[in-house]
Amino acid sequence: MGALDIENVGLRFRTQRAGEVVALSNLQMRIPDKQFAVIVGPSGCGKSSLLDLVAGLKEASSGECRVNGRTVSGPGRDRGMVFQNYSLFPWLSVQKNVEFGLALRNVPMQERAEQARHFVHAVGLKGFENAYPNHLSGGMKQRVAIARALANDPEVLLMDEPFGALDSQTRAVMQELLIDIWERHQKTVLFVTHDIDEAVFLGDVVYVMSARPGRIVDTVQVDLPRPRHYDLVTTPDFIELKRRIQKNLYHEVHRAMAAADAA
Ligand SMILES: Nc1ncnc2c1ncn2[C@@H]1O[C@H](COP(=O)(O)OP(=O)(O)OP(=O)(O)O)[C@@H](O)[C@H]1O
Repeated sequence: MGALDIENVGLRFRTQRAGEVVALSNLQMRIPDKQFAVIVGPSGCGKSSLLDLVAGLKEASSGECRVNGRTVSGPGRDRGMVFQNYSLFPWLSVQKNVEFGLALRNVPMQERAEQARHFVHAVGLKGFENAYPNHLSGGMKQRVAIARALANDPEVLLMDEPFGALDSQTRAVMQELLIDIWERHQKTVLFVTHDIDEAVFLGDVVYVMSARPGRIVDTVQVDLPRPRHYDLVTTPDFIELKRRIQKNLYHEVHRAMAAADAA
């Protein structure tokens, strides 16, 4: 049993234009406890759909997802999600955004304020507790989203291109921050990205998905030493892993484009 088991998962949609769309087919993954797993794949291969299934926001057409042996049947606080578009509440301060999930669970006011403050500081936002999201940069908003997810103490953190909208310098800073937080809090992470450097830099393992219907075409173990810092990206071992992923991904992107042309 893994912390996260994706067992023969299939996902189909009915659409008016294209009839039945098979997004995922017989997907099989076993992610051990506290592993940092990354998924890369061509656009439209079903990466976001997979995260939605694990989050309980979509229902599988076949197979099932399990979190520490429990079958997913809807959203739950054992899974925290961080999206690309921040999804913060604009009318709440940083502190209140991070407190939100704790308030829903009726955690007493003082305790939730302390816990939220702890995570706001952990993501480097000390002094911004009373700021509102529209006064924050993209990187800062994403720090709040990470703090909010962690404050609920999930068993699994699901991250859907969380740094996709950030400029490259902010992105590098956020990757180092995430690695640091992950090393301290030891969560199981399932992280989706288009960026191969990001995948290798962050992951213990990188899954390469095929063009739709999405399945795993390569599983790349990333045995690079931790703690990781950004100078790692120029080392021969890093470049070799990147080359392997790039080769498979390139092939799948071409397949996806050929399928789109034929449709
Ligand atoms: N509600 C829906 N109805 C019909 N088709 C859908 C629906 N949601 C997703 N799809 C289709 O399922 C496939 C997988 O979509 P998904 O968004 O999961 O892919 P993705 O790999 O995350 O894409 P991207 O990398 O571009 O974000 C796509 O072909 C998409 O068009």
